[in-house]
Amino acid sequence: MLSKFRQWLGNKNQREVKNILAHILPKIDKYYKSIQDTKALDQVSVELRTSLQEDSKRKEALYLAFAVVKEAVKRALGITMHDVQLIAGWILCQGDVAEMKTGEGKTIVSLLPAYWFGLQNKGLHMVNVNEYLAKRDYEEMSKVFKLLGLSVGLNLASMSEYEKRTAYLQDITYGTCTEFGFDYLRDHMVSEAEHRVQRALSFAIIDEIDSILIDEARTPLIIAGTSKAAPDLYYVCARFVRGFLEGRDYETDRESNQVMFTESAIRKIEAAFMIDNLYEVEYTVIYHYLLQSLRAKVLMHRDVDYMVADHKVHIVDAFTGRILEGRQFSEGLQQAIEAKENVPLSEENRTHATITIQKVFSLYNQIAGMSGTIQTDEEEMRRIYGLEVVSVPTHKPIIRQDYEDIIFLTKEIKYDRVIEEIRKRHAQSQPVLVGTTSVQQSEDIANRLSSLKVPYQILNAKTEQEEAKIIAGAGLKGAITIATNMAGRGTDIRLGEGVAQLGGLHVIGTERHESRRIDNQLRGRSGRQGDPGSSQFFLSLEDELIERFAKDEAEEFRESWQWGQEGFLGGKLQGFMGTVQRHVEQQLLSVRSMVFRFDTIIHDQRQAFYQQRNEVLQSEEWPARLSHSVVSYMTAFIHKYCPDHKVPEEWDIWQLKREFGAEGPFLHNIQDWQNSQKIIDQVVVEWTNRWDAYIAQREPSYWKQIWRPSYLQIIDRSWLDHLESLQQLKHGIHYQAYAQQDPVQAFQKEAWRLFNQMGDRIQKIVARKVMQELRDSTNEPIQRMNQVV
Ligand SMILES: Nc1ncnc2c1ncn2[C@@H]1O[C@H](COP(=O)(O)OP(=O)(O)OP(=O)(O)O)[C@@H](O)[C@H]1O
Repeated sequence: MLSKFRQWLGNKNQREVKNILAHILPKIDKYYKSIQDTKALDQVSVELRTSLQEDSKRKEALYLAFAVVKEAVKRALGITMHDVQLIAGWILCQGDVAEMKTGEGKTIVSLLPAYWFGLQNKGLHMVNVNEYLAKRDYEEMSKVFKLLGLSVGLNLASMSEYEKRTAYLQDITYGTCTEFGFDYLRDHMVSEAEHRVQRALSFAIIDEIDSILIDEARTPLIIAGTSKAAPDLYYVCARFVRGFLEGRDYETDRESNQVMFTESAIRKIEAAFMIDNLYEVEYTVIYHYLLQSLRAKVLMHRDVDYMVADHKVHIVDAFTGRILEGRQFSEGLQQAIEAKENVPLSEENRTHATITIQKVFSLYNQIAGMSGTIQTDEEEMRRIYGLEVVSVPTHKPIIRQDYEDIIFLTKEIKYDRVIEEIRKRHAQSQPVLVGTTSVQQSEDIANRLSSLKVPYQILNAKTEQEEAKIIAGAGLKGAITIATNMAGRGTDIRLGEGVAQLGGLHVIGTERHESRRIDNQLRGRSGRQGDPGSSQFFLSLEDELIERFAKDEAEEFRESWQWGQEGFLGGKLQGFMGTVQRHVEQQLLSVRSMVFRFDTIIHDQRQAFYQQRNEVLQSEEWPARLSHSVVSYMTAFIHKYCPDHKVPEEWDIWQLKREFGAEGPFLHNIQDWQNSQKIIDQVVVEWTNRWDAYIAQREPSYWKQIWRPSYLQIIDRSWLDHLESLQQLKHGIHYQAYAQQDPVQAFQKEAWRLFNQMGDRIQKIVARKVMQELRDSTNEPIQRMNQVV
């Protein structure tokens, strides 16, 4: 059944491509021929902007737009776009995902939808995975947009508010997914609407969409505020766990990446910190600090998970090999690592705003994306994001030779063989790219080569500054480039003179990644645009993936096979490696689905909150808004203590007066305690009279100057508290699974209850503040509760 379905999908995919080829491309071509003599392509853009306004002309306008871009690319870059590139561009304009094999020229393809959406005066965001690529594409592609008369901007993390706003005002804005997301969050934290930098989010073209929507999905963007960590305690805890031993003091669950103290360690801690029971609530903080220190010691590895530079700890992203700029490990883990590394502690972050990358892109009216490696996750794209994936055939057949994996018994033997292979290829002057999974691993290989006096260049998070130079040299004769995943996606290694004759670039993978897509990205640095090239993975039974997820199974292979210094090629072992990798992919998928489901609930709340906040920011109706808060506050109390479903004799009037406290005067004149609506009416009249008198004394500017900032402060603080409650709720909710409850449903119910509570709390604080102000201004003697009763 399933295979039939796949077949149908396959056919549908082919049908779509054939349809574009047969019916769309000829029309584009007609326009293409007709504009050959047109000098000013920017003039065509002006006309297109107008035709776009009329629905009846849009289709033809789109054909013309493609033709114009094709011509501009030829004039500006000297490149003639292939038909398959036009097909991919067409797919993107429909809001789908185009899968084009690595090296097929997606950067140029993206110009087609960028131009089309850019003409629509709403702003298009070209989303890259990192700033290096954003900057590279911006610089290179600006030449084309200039000819076309479209404005282009670049949005970088280091830019000022003014520079960013200018970048966002252009027809097309290049930038990274994280920065677009951070700007969105920051725009919802401003105290003046003029400080916002983005326009309404309209269109986004996402390059490497699998990296952005799938790999990035695990770490949300967090804007953190500053609250000083307790430095001493972190240092004490770091020192304390330093001597802890696995088995004796702690246990590790490698698969889920968790650590826990043993009972004997707990007793040690209790004795050292002189406490009776570490599990008591009052010791939660110590327990948390200790656990984070233990995680820092056991699970977080220098030059793998993080790097230390300039006395700071930087996160290294496993998927891209790059430093995650501006991000920190959360919940005190950052400080625990800093204490372990003995560098100054950064300020502990209190989440001020957070969003996941997936949700950032759900805010756009239309998105489209492309990748060389998305087919394996087609189902996820459709189910979670509602995006269809269409595979585009290659321009020329891929002739890269992907050799079978070689699997060795130990890492040591594997690395020996990797070095041998590098030297063998190097002796023939063939350029080699060695892919590693961490900075540490890249340095290990580099050291081995150094000791053999073999020249190489190294690309990892430490040499990021020289990235462009290293890449430019990586395809030259005799080049050896050792790289982390930084030389994965997007990196365009061009072959030097005579390299094609030597077999092109040879890629060596030294470990399988957590997903096949990342492996394929690495292979895809070679064999681009029909070039020759080859790739091979060298693996061992001691590799990280095996150690973490398949230790027992690997043991069987270790014992029952005849291992020597030579490895085994492909076969059953390669199958085993593949199975482990798919198992990991599945596990990651279920984590993502869970994160996504939780996040959808938080996202709905964030949207509701941001909408309210925007209203506050732009409000001109301050007196009415404030008065409304007071009236709602009072009404809620009256309903609470004088509910309609009870007879007046049962009403708790005493408690009502008590709750009103200082506001007693509003209830003072009420004689008839029989009808709650009448009570409300009377209170409202009383309030309105006094409020009107108060308003009359104030200048119109008073409200915006005094009330807006206080109001914003109140709602922002409440939101912050709410975010923290949600965080705690999420931690706690997993236990619900034991009680046979769906944790997400339980979370949803409770999260909305908390959200409503936040609304009530805001109203209460505002109402009280308003009433207080009114009292202060009239200098009325405060009526004490007992005077009222
Ligand atoms: N139509 C074309 N004719 C000739 N060269 C082209 C054409 N289109 C793109 N190129 C070149 O092909 C190379 C690869 O392009 P690009 O880096 O955009 O590929 P990609 O599909 O984005 O690869 P990856 O999947 O690795 O990111 C570049 O050097 C580019 O200039």
